[in-house]
Amino acid sequence: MAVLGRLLRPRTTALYTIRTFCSSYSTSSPPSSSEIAVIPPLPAFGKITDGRNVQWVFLGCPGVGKGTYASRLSKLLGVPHIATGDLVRDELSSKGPLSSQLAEIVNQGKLVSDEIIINLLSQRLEAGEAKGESGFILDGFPRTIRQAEILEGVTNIDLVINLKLREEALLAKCLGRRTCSQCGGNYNVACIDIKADDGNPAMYMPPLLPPANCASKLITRSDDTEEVVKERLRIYNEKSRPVEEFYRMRGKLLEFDLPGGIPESWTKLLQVLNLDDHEDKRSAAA
Ligand SMILES: Nc1ncnc2c1ncn2[C@@H]1O[C@H](COP(=O)(O)OP(=O)(O)O)[C@@H](O)[C@H]1O
Repeated sequence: MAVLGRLLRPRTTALYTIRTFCSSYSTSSPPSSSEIAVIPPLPAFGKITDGRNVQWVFLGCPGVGKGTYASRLSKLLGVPHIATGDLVRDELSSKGPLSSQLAEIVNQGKLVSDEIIINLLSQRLEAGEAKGESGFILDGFPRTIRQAEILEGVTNIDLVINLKLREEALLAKCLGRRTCSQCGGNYNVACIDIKADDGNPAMYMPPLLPPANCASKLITRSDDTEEVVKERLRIYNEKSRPVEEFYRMRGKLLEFDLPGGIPESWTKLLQVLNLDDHEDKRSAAA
């Protein structure tokens, strides 16, 4: 983490920083297919063997639920959940010098430049480092091959969890997202009920409704409109899908098909990560 914060820190300008990274790291060739590792059974969590906390990444299409599961795991493992989408929205609401430029990009469903996003992430990591944070779960970064190469060049990512959900559920889930403007709680009013056909199993994801005191304060993200979500899905396929292959080639990708709603999916995710016992201990200690 210290290394990541320091190396990602802008020196004179963000462009200079990016140029330094790219010339240093992007020339390294990916491992050949014979070097592809199978993810070993994961060790007892909290700490990785060298004493540092986990450094994990969540990949997946808009609406798949990266924020939900990354946030739960971060609480379980005691590491910060860092979502670059949140960093962008914080910058937007700060009305700083970048905000009008960012608003235009985000509201069209496009990606912010690698330079800007790395700057925002560096600042967040440094602030966390100063508070003694160690490890992280990244959500929404990296989203391009260039971002992945830069990250790979400055730190060791232990595991990349690729969340997957059937295409027809993604749009509905994005359109159903709501946030309480007062407490910041995240909810989803969409009810996904896909009947079994074409060989796929049926899938049911109930809505995650807000408690009564949040119900009248719900807001929708300005980029969660049908047109913009479709564009974000298109851009994911074009720019971010190759990042899955980048990590698959390095033996770090764990594919996880969401089986249904949150309780069912969370239980299965913990089993796959070998963390089910960890949660039992947590709840017993609480
Ligand atoms: N790593 C990134 N690179 C470029 N742009 C990003 C990145 N992370 C977030 N953004 C910008 O912030 C917006 C919102 O991100 P996020 O909340 O992660 O959305 P999503 O629901 O599509 O996963 C994105 O559409 C994009 O404009």
